[in-house]
Amino acid sequence: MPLLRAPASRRPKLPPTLHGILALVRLLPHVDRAKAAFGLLGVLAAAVLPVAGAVVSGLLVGSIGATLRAGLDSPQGRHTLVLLAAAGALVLVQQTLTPVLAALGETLGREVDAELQQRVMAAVGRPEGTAHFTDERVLDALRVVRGLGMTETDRPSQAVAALATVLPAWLRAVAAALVLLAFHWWIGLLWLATWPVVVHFMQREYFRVGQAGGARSGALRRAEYLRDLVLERPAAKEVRIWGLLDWLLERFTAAWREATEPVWRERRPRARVVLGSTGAVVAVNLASYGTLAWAAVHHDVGLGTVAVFTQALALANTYTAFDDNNAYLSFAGASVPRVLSLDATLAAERPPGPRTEHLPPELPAHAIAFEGVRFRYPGTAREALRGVDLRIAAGRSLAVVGDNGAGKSSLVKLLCGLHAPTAGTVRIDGHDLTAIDPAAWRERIGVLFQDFARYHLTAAENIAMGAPRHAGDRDRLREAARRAGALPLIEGLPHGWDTVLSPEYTGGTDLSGGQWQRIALARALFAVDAGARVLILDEPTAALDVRAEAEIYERFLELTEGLTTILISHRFSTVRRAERIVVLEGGAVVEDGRHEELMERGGRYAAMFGLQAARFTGGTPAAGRAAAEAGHA
Ligand SMILES: Nc1ncnc2c1ncn2[C@@H]1O[C@H](COP(=O)(O)OP(=O)(O)OP(=O)(O)O)[C@@H](O)[C@H]1O
Repeated sequence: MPLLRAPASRRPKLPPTLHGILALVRLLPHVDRAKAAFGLLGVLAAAVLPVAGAVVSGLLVGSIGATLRAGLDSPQGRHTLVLLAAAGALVLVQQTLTPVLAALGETLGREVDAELQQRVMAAVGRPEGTAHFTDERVLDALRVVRGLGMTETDRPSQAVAALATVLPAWLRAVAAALVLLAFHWWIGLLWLATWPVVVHFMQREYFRVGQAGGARSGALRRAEYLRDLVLERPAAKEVRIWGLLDWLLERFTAAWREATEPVWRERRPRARVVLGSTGAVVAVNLASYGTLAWAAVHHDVGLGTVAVFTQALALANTYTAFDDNNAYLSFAGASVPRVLSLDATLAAERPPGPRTEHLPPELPAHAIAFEGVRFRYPGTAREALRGVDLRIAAGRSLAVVGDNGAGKSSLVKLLCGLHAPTAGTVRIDGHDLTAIDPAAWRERIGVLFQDFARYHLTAAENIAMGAPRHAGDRDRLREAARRAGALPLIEGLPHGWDTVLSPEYTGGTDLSGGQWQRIALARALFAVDAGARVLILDEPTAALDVRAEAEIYERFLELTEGLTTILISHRFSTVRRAERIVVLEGGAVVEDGRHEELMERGGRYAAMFGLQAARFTGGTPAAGRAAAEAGHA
C-alpha cells in the first residue's frame, strides 16, 4: 500500500490553480494577520483607484470645452478644478500604493516560504517511525518540497508577490468591464466573460507545465544524488582515490538530461492554447475599440465619454493572462497544496487507537518480550525477522550476535518503535509497545546506533541531544563524557565544549571515527543519566582503538549496572561480558545462553568465537577457542 495518498477530504474540487491560490491566500493571515489585512485593503484600492481615475479623467476631458467657454470662475470652471484635483490625488495615491503593495507582497512571500518549510519539517519529523524516508513516493514529494519546484522562480514567495499584482489587475478588469456596461451592455458582458475563460485555460496550461517538473522528481533525485557525491564531503575522499570525477560527470549529465529534457519539452504552454486565447482577446478588443470608434465618428458619444471608455478598455486589458505572474501562480498551485497536504498525508499513516502516555517510572521492571515477531521493511519481499521469540529480563545485559544481515539492527529498530512488527508483538512489562506513546517510551531508551548521527553542532550539543531537556546541565554532560571516555578529547578541543564538530564552520573541527563514537556513546549515557532504563549499544566499540575498547569493556558492568542492556557486537571480547547471549541467523534466534554454556555447546557461537580468537592467536579456530578460554582473547 502506498504510504503517500491524498486524504479524501483534501482532494481539490476547484480548478487546481484556483485551489492552490486559495490555499496560498488562506495561509497569509497565519503568517502575519496585520500584513495580510493591509494587503487586502491595498489590493482593493489598487483595483478601484485606476478605474476611478479613468472615470475622473474622462469627465475632466469632457468638461474642458465648457470651461474654456465659461472661464475658470464659472461653476463649470470650479467643477473642472475639482476634477483636476481629484485626478491628481488619485494618481498620487496610486503611485505610492504600487511600490508599497509590491514590497508587502515580497515580505509576505518570504514569510510564506519560511512557514511552508517549517510545516514540512514538522510533517516529516512527526511520524513515529522512519519508514516514510524509504518510500519512493514520499521522497519524490519531499524533493518537490525541498526545491519547491525546479527553479528559484517556482517558489511560493514569487506567487505571493504575484498576487499583489494579479489580484488588483483581475478586480480592476472586472470594475472596468462594469464601466463598459454603461457604454454597451454587450461589450461589458463580453469582457466579463472572455477574461475568466482565457485566464482559466492559460492557468490550466501553466499548471500542467508546473506539474511536469514534479512528475519527474524521482529521476531528478538520482541526478542530484550523483551531483552531490562530487559537491559534498562524505564521498569526497573516494571520489579522488578512485578517480570518479569523470565517471560521475558523465553519469550525472546523462541522468540530468534523461530527467529534465522531457520536462522542459512539457514546460512550454501548447501553441493552440496560447493562440486560441490570444485570438479571443484580439477579437474582443477589435469589437470594443471598433464600436467606440464608430460611435465617436458618428458623434453618438462626446469627447469625455470616449476618454472614459478608452481608458476603461485599456484597464480591462491589464487583466493579463499571459505574463510570468500568472505562471508563478500556477506553479504555486501545483506545489503549495502538495506541501500543505504532506502533514495530513503522513498523519494518516499514524496507527489509530489510544496510547499510554504515563508510564510507571520503573518501566521496564520485569521484561521486554518479543513474541513471534516477524518484520519486513516496507517495499521489500524478504523478511528481516522471521518469528523472533525472546524474553529480555529487566536490569540484565543481553548481547546479540550474528552474521551481517542476520537482523540484529532490525530488532533494535523495532524495540525503539521506529518500525512496527509485521506480525507478532513486542511487549514491555506485558504492554504492547504499539499501545505505548512512543515519546514516553523513548525517554526510557539510551541508544547508540551503528550509524549514529554526527551533528554539525557543538560538542556539548552533540551529547545533550541524548536528553535535550537537560541540555544546560554541564555537570551531567561532563559525567556522561567521562564515562564514555570522551572527556579528555572534549577538553582538548580548541573551544572545549563549545567547539563545533565540523570543519565547515569557523573554529570548528572534525573528529576521527573513534572519537565520534565516544561522543555518540556519551550521548547514549547522557540519556541514561536523564532517566533512561534501557541501554542499546549497536557496535559501540567498532571504531575504538584497542585501549579505548579495553577500557569500555573493563567498565562494561559499571556502565550497564541496573540497566536493561542490549549489546550488538561483532567483538566477542565485549560480547562475552554480557550476562546472556543470543545468536541470530536469518532473522531468527538459533542459540541462547551464557558465554560458557554456548562455548560448551560448540554450535554457531563457539564457531564464531573460535574464528575470531584464532585471528589473534594465529592458530586454528579450535586452538583459538582454547586459548581464548584460557583468557588470551
Ligand atoms: N531500511 C531497510 N530497507 C530494506 N531492507 C533493509 C533495511 N535495513 C536492513 N535491511 C535488510 O534487513 C536485513 C537485516 O538487516 P540488519 O541491519 O538488521 O542486519 P544486521 O544483523 O544488523 O547486520 P550487520 O551485522 O551487517 O549490521 C538485511 O537483509 C538487510 O538487507
